[in-house]
Amino acid sequence: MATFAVILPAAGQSSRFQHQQRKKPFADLKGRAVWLRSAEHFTNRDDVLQTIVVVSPDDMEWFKEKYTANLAFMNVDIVPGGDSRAASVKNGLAIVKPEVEYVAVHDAARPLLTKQWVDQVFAKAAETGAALLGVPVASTLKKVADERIAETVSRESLWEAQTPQVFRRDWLEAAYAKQGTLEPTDEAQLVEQLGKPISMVAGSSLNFKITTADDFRLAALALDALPKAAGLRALHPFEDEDPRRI
Ligand SMILES: Nc1ccn([C@@H]2O[C@H](COP(=O)(O)OP(=O)(O)OP(=O)(O)O)[C@@H](O)[C@H]2O)c(=O)n1
Ligand SMILES: C[C@](O)(CO)[C@H](O)COP(=O)(O)O
Repeated sequence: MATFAVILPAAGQSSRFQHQQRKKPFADLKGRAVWLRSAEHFTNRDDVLQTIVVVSPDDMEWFKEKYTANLAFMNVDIVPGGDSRAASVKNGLAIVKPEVEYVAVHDAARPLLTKQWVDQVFAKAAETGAALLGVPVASTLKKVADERIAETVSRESLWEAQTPQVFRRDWLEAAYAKQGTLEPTDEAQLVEQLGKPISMVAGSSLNFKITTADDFRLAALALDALPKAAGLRALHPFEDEDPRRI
């Protein structure tokens, strides 16, 4: 069985999230914090040997105090974040256990996953070395300058990258060694610099990232959609219902 560590970056400033008094990974999403809901998809998996949450140093003391029981019960490690996403993930990578073969990075701000989607992207990464979830771009894309359309960008072959993004550990470590001045917005961009094959696994628009207050409201509604699918799985455990087919 391939073994995985999961890094959950939760150390951003949530500057685009103007809705809650809390940063978005810590906002209460229908009874549980967003980061907890994201972590829960991994902490009970037999193939996940380690789960690491990355928290801003400014939030660290408060976070540890508030979530001591959760961190212990779920066996989640915690490291301080950095000034960029890449720095935060690198801090998590630095404590990955020696026996772990693959590293998955999943935005703490993406709580809406299903077991099937995680299974699929984990399996693809174990097969090819690297894989991530994504969805084809469905809308027309415009480049805008000074509030005016400058051009229409063809959406042909364009996909919106999501997470989990899953890599052979040695590939991700080699990618960071070659980071240079690149400030990537996702981990795949780093590994692309190695020229390694990275597979795109068709996911669902339900696995969206909570960035704004509207996303948070949508996530509360979408939660009700996902459990029904999960419920169907519970009723028919061998017919792994895929919400994309509802
Ligand atoms: N220095 C950083 C920046 C981002 N992230 C994490 O990366 C994920 C995706 O980043 P994003 O959605 O941009 O979160 P924020 O950076 O907090 O959002 P904003 O850009 O609105 O401040 C989030 O879980 C965020 O906490 C991180 O761990 N460390
Ligand atoms: C990793 C990611 O979710 C892929 O779309 C996205 O790049 C994260 O961006 P953020 O600015 O760190 O939210």
